[in-house]
Amino acid sequence: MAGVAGRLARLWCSGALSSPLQVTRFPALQLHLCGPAMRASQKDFENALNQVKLLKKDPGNEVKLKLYALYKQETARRNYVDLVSSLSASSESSIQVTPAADRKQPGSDALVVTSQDGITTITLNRPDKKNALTTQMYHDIILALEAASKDDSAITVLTGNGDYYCSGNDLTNFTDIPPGGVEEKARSGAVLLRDFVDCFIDFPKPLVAVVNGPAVGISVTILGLFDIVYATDRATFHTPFSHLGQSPEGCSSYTFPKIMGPSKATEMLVFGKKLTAREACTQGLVTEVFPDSTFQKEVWVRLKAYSKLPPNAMRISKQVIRNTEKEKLHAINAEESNVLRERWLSDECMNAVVSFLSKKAKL
Ligand SMILES: CCCCC/C=C/CC(=O)SCCNC(=O)CCNC(=O)[C@H](O)C(C)(C)COP(=O)(O)OP(=O)(O)OC[C@H]1O[C@@H](n2cnc3c(N)ncnc32)[C@H](O)[C@@H]1OP(=O)(O)O
Repeated sequence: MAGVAGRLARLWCSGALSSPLQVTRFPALQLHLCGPAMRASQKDFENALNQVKLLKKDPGNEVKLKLYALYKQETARRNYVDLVSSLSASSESSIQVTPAADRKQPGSDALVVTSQDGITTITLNRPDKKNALTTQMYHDIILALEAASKDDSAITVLTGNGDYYCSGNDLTNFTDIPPGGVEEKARSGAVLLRDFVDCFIDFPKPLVAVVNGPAVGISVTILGLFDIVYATDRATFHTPFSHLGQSPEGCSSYTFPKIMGPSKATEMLVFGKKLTAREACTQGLVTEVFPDSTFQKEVWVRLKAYSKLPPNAMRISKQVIRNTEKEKLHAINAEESNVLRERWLSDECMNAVVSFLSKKAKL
């Protein structure tokens, strides 16, 4: 048996995975085991491992995504147990370990919103994951933009913490498959994508991207909906949609050809050409590029000066510039989201995601 399932099987045999599994639509692995009382014995588990090794038929991408999700859960559980063990070892320790169930939902620290000097700043804060966007983060960004549209600030900024601006959609989002299966996952993903992009289309105040490092995927495409894009000279702009079996979103199918011409837009959106910050500036996607050594200082001095301008005048001027396109942008967003929903169900996309995840898990 080849592929991810085979590599998982080898991993189980090596003892790196030791959890009972609940794998639906994979009859050879049907161990319905939810709580400790229902856990499979070690023997049952070893039998399942042997069955996996004997499978001749590839279980398919949906099952592989589930296997990856279970593998991640198990890894997280093991890390938790290891951490608790190391804490228990030093019984003098004053560290309090909060049970996982009582902690904030994952993703809640992944977005930091601050307001100062007339500027509301929304910072993507998952530097160890290159600020990849989790499902929770899409929801949180929508809420943050709604709040920023009504607060006292004159300008709103989106930026990233760490060496990356954002690595786009978190590809592990694909492993969180609801009971309705991958079709339901694709449907709800398309609704969330549409809502997310709509917020950028409708945002009423000057919206500035402070691109502190490389940008990938959706974090690049929505730049066409920002009013200003400042970038460090270390930034790159990459939309590898074809490589991922996906298609453009964030209204980029319309804004990119408009900004840079259809041929340059095709190089980026169809062939996945990665642009340097200077190239992106020449093509009109980026407003201005700054040396990395002075990027933060120069940009924030500039933005603080702009934020002192009369806020109502800025808001109204933005609306005059942008409002004529709004209806069109909403229609384009709806269409792109529908097309992407279909793409997410394609073998091309599933294979690309499974390939990324198996490399990541070193399977
Ligand atoms: C509501 C749904 C809307 C969906 C909208 C659709 C959007 C489409 C897109 O956004 S497509 C773009 C998707 N993104 C990518 O394909 C990027 C994938 N990541 C990479 O290629 C690389 O990680 C990198 C080039 C961004 C950085 O490479 P580098 O070698 O410098 O660093 P690592 O690979 O070691 O990354 C560090 C850890 O971060 C994890 N990670 C990075 N990006 C993502 C991501 N997009 N999804 C999931 N995880 C990501 C990476 O796996 C490392 O994790 P680890 O430490 O646990 O191994």
